[in-house]
Amino acid sequence: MQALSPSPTTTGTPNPLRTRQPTTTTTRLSFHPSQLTIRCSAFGRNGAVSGTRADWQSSCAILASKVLSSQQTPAAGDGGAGEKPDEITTVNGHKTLNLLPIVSTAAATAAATTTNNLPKPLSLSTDFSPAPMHGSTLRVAYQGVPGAYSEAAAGKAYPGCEAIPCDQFEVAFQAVELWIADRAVLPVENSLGGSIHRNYDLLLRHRLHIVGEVQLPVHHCLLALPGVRKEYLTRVISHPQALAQCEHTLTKLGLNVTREAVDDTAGAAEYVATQSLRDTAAIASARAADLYGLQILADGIQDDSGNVTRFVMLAREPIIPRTDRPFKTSIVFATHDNGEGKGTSSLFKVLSAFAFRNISLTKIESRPHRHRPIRLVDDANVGTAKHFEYMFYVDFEASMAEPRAQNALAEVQEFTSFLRVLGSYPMDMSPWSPSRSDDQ
Ligand SMILES: O=C(O)C(=O)C[C@]1(C(=O)O)C=C[C@@H](O)C=C1
Repeated sequence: MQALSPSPTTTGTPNPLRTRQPTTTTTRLSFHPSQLTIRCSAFGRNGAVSGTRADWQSSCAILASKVLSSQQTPAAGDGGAGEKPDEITTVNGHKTLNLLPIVSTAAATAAATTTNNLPKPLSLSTDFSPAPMHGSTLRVAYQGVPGAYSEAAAGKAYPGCEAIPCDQFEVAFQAVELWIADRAVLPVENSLGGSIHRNYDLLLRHRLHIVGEVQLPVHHCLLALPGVRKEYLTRVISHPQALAQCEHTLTKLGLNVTREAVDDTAGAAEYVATQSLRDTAAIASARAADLYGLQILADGIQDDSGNVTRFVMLAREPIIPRTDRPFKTSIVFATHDNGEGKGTSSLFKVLSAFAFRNISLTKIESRPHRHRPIRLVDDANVGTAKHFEYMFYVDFEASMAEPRAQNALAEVQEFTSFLRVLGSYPMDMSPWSPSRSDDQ
């Protein structure tokens, strides 16, 4: 599978959106319970843990007292005591995208006009110069262009928000860090395609907090220019996840096509429309068909009707964890590489800390340890073992306001050289509905 060059998402109309930097900033809640980064070396020599359980428990005690005393108002969609949208004092000054259904354009010729009116994605080269004050609408960064599933996820997480397209995941992180956006909504896993590894790596590299999750049924369509028939097609382009989610159905449709990966699904649709490609179809949402003037050649082409993508909502500040509704907590850690608790036995011990307290794990993911991907162990008799080193990401079903979660993490800390709480946030408990085309 080859990436298109130049990237279709950069071939739209010129004059990219210029965003501006904040003139002032608002002081936020200064307590950061969900960004507790613990390095054992901070507590003792050579990384040895000294009194770490006590230190952790006192941190947890502070956390618990903050939970009790907090009177914060939840921000829309965070379900917790987050910041209020109207406290934000920066703006990017571009047109509001209100996520209401868009009137269908009939022909591909209309696509260019339609495309011109849509917000352009932020990019790494965007000019982040100062911005004027904005109103109270929450600004939510997502990766892709209008019509992307991530845009729909932003609308589900924060109804009525201003969705801000970004051309890369990294830009969405930066948009929040630089106060251009108030939140980012990013995909982390799909029920068919698996994890979106890039975002796991970025979660570690950046200092944002997970403040919520949203699960979006993903209903894919095969889109082409009006008048194009399936037999004319020689290639199908889309986001790699979308291609993976439709792999078997594409084969079953009997299409003799190459598959090519692009940055996002709606960007693929936009590319087909703006380049007037009659031999290429895009896999994208029905909304993307409307936005870019394409026809739907096949509807619901995901390999499973229960195709769901899980997105996380990110903010500069954590929300205060609560116990009055189901919460999930996401952590990332590296296990000890020396001493007694090494390798798989230490991973087992970490996971046992949850099992003993009846805390369910909902997800575990491992990624290469960026700074130390390989550990060499020399044995004069048999040679050199080359162990891969990992960062483990775990989601568990408990709130950091619960003593059992605090105690579990106190124990986890004893078997880890690095531990960070990425966020403690309300679980998405919305009713289950398999993907339908009118969802997107
Ligand atoms: O390309 C899009 O429309 C996206 O929002 C990205 C993305 C992903 O990264 O997984 C999101 C949901 C779908 O699973 C397919 C693609």
